[in-house]
Amino acid sequence: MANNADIKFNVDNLELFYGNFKALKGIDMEIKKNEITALIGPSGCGKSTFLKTLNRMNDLEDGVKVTGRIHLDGVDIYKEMDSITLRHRVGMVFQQPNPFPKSIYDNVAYGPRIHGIRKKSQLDEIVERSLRQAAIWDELKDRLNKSALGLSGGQQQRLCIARTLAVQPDVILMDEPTSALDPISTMKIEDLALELKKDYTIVIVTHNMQQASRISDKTAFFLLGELIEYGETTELFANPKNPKTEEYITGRFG
Ligand SMILES: Nc1ncnc2c1ncn2[C@@H]1O[C@H](COP(=O)(O)OP(=O)(O)OP(=O)(O)O)[C@@H](O)[C@H]1O
Repeated sequence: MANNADIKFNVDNLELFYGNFKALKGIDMEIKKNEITALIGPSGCGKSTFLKTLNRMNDLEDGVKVTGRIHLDGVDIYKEMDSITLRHRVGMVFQQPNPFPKSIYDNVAYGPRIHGIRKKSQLDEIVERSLRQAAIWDELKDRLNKSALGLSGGQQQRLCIARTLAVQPDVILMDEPTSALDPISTMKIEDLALELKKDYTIVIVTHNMQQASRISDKTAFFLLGELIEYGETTELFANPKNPKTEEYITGRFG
């Protein structure tokens, strides 16, 4: 089942507990390669919790228990893969851009250096490639040694995407990556996501339903820890099968 070549993640009866509280309930989901999958739903329904299970970020929290299975390219990420390998393959971009208080260059070179790359020419190449892929090379190429903290919020977010790309992951998880950004920066990140899906698999949490319909191939609607509906984005927005999905996407709650 989990070995289908088009499937990146196969999620099978996933449940997550924070102490006694069950935040995810029996989630089954296949996430396809080279697609953008959007996770939508009202505040507190478990979108971020689900996203974080895909690279085991929740493992870092006390009192978290996960049951069920998640396969990445057919390998069980909770049983058969160490978390360092997993997080190398599954990168994450957060809601608030979080560059390190270092130079632009050192932000992008950070991951590769941790993975043992020391040669200046090789690091230069990675920094340029990653910034180009994040569509920010032209803006930043003349100030690589300046602090990343001097960039605008939108530039910082694209820098954080470049930092994620520098270690050549397969998957990029994005947790509301544009909610702190202005409309123009938001559009740049959306265009970038559409470009990146040619080479990567993207899973994005968004509160913005226009954003989900503009960029995603598939949409998953969560409510109170359950996956209520999951399918082609165009279909889910045009013909929601579950009345709760319809209520949510037409703005009647959430
Ligand atoms: N570390 C934690 N400890 C205990 N409960 C938590 C923790 N993190 C999240 N929760 C709870 O789990 C549920 C799901 O939270 P989660 O952040 O995944 O929702 P969300 O859909 O991403 O919300 P939002 O859209 O507001 O970010 C909520 O009830 C939340 O209060």
